[in-house]
Amino acid sequence: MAPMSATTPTDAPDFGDRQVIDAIAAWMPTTRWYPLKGQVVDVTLERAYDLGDAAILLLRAGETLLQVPVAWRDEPGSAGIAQFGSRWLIDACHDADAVQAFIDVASGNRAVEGLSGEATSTPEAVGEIRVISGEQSNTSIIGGGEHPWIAKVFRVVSPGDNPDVVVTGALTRARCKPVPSLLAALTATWPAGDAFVSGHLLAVSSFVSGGEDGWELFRQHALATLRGEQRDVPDAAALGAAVATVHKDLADALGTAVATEADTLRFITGLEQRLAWAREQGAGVLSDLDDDLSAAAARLREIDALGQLQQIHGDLHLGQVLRSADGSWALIDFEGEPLRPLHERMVREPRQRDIVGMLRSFDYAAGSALQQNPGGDPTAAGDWVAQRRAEFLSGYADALGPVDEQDPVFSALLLDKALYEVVYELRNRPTWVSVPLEAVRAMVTHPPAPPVG
Ligand SMILES: Nc1ncnc2c1ncn2[C@@H]1O[C@H](COP(=O)(O)OP(=O)(O)O)[C@@H](O)[C@H]1O
Ligand SMILES: O=P(O)(O)O[C@H]1O[C@H](CO)[C@@H](O[C@H]2O[C@H](CO)[C@@H](O)[C@H](O)[C@H]2O)[C@H](O)[C@H]1O
Repeated sequence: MAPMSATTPTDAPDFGDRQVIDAIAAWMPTTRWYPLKGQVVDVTLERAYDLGDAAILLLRAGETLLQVPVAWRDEPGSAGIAQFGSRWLIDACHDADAVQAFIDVASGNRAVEGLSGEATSTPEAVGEIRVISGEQSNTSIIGGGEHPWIAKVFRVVSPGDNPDVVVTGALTRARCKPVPSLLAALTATWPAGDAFVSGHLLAVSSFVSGGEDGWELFRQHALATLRGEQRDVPDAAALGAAVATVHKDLADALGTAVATEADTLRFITGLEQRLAWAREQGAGVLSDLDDDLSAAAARLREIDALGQLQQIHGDLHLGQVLRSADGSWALIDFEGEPLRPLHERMVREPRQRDIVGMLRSFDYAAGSALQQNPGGDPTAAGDWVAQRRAEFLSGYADALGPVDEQDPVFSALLLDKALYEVVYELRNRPTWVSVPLEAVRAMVTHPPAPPVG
């Protein structure tokens, strides 16, 4: 453990003190981002990065390394974790002074042992901050003045490159229009056995002011349709074109490769493992589909060629797109699926993985609208999904070429995504599980016809 600075207030315990760690361990499961809800794990301090009256703590919770920025303050504000004597231990993501300190280090304007920053341009001074506290796996803080930025605090930290930094950085250098620029990033180094490892803690990007959440736009439209109300339909074709542009820029910036036989085999094995993982993790809701899932697993072996591979977004859904004030679509959050190990998220993949992510999301928007409006007509919901799907695919095709929905790779990825979602929902929002579960049921009980010839 790193020694704490002499500026730690004398009437507060050290950041690394066991009672501080215990208080944080008790608080974490109450947060949305905590990934180990319901699990009993030991929480220990791996490393503390000292910024005076604030610190970034890396806590080992079971197998997972979590980032928890904290600070000592006289008042808890809305971010109190625990009181120790006259001092409050707070969640530093909600404290402008602490956030400024983190930004200073990320911008290379302040040196802290074990931390390093890289900036393409210095983010504006923090000013008043706003913390996004919705359905997020990380914590995002909005700051800055005329040129606002958003700083994403990665809650799960792993050694290696976080694609949200590396991929967004490459797209920024390539001047990719549909992706907000990366301004700065923060990296930490910590001991692991006899060596030291590094991983990203924070990414600061330009903020899309007035951006409207794609998920809400489409979900509200689905809801209006079910209620027979008129509402402007968001432009799914333009969204398809934006995704195609990003795919093209990713290919240009980070390269492509035609899949070898070994790549194809690795891909199939990966899908088989994920299917087995989902069946195990989701046994409670998937067991009545046992035979159908076994048949689906067998069909994976029908995949004979993957085609071209490249870096993709990796977790594309409507919650990852914003409609800017000028009507154009912006893609955010290149971190990949939070339940997937970091080293798997930087491997080249078929572009179809992103496409099916978006198609699944249209299904979710209609599923969520039906949940909110249980009297709604499921056929109308199905038609709504089919229309958005067709528009999206035609916009994508116009920009980058057609998508073959009969391709076994496409069907396999669609099922893979829905199974991932079943596990995601069981862990995070159990009342939503029926949305992906019904999609899995439809896919495996009405599988695509085998390829001819
Ligand atoms: N560049 C941006 N401009 C405007 N809003 C953004 C930007 N990046 C993220 N957001 C907002 O922050 C939310 C969370 O960001 P995201 O990167 O998706 O985090 P997470 O990985 O935790 O889901 C998004 O849903 C969006 O509302
Ligand atoms: O945005 P994250 O990187 O945290 O992604 C995770 O959470 C998403 C939910 O917020 C989850 O997406 C699923 O729910 C969406 C509706 O809320 C829906 O539009 C997506 O299609 C569906 O997959 C995502 O899978 C998960 O990785």
